[in-house]
Amino acid sequence: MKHIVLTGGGTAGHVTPNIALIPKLKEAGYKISYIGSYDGMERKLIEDLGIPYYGISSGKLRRYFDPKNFSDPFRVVKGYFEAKKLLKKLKPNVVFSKGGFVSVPVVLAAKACKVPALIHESDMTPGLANKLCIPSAAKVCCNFPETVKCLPENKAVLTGTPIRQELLSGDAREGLKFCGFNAAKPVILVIGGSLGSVAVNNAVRSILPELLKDFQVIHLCGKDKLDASLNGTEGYVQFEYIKDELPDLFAAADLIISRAGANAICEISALAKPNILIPLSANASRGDQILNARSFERQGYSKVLEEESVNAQTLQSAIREVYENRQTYINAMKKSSHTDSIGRILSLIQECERK
Ligand SMILES: CC(=O)N[C@H]1[C@@H](OP(=O)(O)OP(=O)(O)OC[C@H]2O[C@@H](n3ccc(=O)[nH]c3=O)[C@H](O)[C@@H]2O)O[C@H](CO)[C@@H](O)[C@@H]1O
Repeated sequence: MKHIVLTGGGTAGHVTPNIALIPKLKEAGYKISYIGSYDGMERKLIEDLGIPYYGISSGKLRRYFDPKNFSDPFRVVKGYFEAKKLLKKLKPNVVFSKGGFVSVPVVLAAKACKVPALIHESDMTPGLANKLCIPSAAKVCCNFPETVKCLPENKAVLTGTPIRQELLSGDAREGLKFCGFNAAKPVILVIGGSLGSVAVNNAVRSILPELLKDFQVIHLCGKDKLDASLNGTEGYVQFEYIKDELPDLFAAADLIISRAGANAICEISALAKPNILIPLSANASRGDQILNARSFERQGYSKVLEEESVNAQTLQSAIREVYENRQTYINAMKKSSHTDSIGRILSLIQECERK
């Protein structure tokens, strides 16, 4: 039986594409194992699926000063030796990495153990973790056509991003029922990225009384970001993170307000949901979400509000504009061509794996 090791973690965006691949990998007869960090959010997401999970030591590699910069390199080195030991034991034919810092020692260890590794970059420009992995990777899959030119020619493959297929078959009525909503008012779904976003949460909550006159609001606000004072507000529900019901909530949504993480925006456009993107500011990141969002805006899929310009007034007028012109946005998204990302990646895996 062929054996694949999946890796990736830190935020859900480095895990959900792996989850999207799992049904097809099983169908193709693969035994699947996962290497992630000891205590990252990937652990529960993967263990809940019954996939054997192996934790390794992991640290963040930063380009800015932080006291942890002194201890984290040691954790990464420890993780490398742990990953090497695991790969020798598991003897996989291939490794597939969705990125995030925990994936760096795994991909480097795969190279040392002569196991071909494929890596996937969802953002327009490669992040630091993937940059470190590129020299050790057999192939680099990417999501945006613009990314190909940043990658070695013999390694770059435009595959798109694998999307969990169950997201495409949600039931709007079930979504409304789950939230205790009715069909009288349209629904806004707010997604602040897999960890939530204080900026998005505050902006939405600041205009809530106004919003609730015309809409019902489902708010995925992130871990530890619930606002107890809003419990019981008619037409408003908040959740830290939603797993099983996400397809139904997506189906129930008439408009989505979201961070511009690569996975969330690919899911939103595949579902052709009118949306407002509030990308993570360049002050808090390398600015990848801004590039993701602007690319979607250029294609007519999204309205973009930069974090610095979000306030009650700009958000309200963006909601009004997108809702009024929703059909134009829907048409643009429906026209876009969708690659069969899961099938494309599966055939690349089969091409590269150790026979
Ligand atoms: C802060 C940060 O580092 N963000 C990065 C992170 O985003 P992050 O992981 O936050 O966001 P993404 O949008 O890429 O992915 C989030 C995933 O979580 C899922 N989801 C979210 C909320 C919820 O309640 N339930 C749920 O299942 C979404 O459907 C999606 O599949 O990785 C992305 C992909 O490399 C990057 O583009 C982002 O810049």
